[in-house]
Amino acid sequence: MSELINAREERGADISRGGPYYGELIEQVRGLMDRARLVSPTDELALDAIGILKQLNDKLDAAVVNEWSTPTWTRFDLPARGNITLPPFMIDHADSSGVDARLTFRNYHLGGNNAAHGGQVAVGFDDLLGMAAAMHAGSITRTASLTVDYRSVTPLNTELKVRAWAERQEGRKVFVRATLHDGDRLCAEAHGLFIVLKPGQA
Ligand SMILES: CCCCCCCCCCCCCCCC(=O)SCCNC(=O)CCNC(=O)[C@H](O)C(C)(C)COP(=O)(O)OP(=O)(O)OC[C@H]1O[C@@H](n2cnc3c(N)ncnc32)[C@H](O)[C@@H]1OP(=O)(O)O
Repeated sequence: MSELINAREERGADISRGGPYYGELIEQVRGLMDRARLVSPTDELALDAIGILKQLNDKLDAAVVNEWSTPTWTRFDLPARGNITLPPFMIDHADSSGVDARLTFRNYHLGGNNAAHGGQVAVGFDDLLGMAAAMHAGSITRTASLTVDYRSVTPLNTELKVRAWAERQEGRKVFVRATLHDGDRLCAEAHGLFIVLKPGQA
């Protein structure tokens, strides 16, 4: 984790971006998303919520910045860097040999039958494989190919373990693998190809 923060700080990353309440703000938004996934509101509740959310969105509009200025590039101290589009994970260890993380799919990530949506599992793998590739290559990479094998059901609201690592690098090509476990049980595994971007590559 500290190696990850150091690697980012060397590139000017600032873990105070967004301020001391940013993590709790994102947690409240995640709580909203969890409820929105399962709520079946009365008309009165729906109208009430719409009014509150409209007001809130108007307030937040005043603080919207471009993608490179958001805290989600730099907040390695927060679950999933505070990025609400990712399932929340905490990094336990990250260096050139690989990334170990604890990840929890929540109600928002429901596919069906109390299990995580397969696409959400792929989202988690994509980010953590990208991190493993970047730590290995010492440079930001982009997903060229990602394959996920779903081995058993992935539960919600359970802390799961992810291990992601680079198997080898050939020039700009970083070949990566990852596993997702619930205790000893393998839920899913992935392999992918990430490409180191050329300077200035769009
Ligand atoms: C720094 C330290 C701290 C870091 C701490 C950072 C932490 C922060 C973590 C954030 C983690 C975010 C992780 C999410 C990452 C996304 O989700 S990225 C978004 C999804 N991906 C995309 O949109 C990619 C779209 N595709 C492209 O942009 C381009 O096709 C690519 C992937 C950049 C490659 O294009 P290119 O640069 O022109 O390279 P190209 O010459 O085509 O290919 C290079 C080589 O790869 C091969 N290749 C390319 N694509 C494929 C393929 N699909 N299958 C097989 N081979 C392929 C080519 O054949 C070629 O092989 P060689 O001829 O060299 O042997």
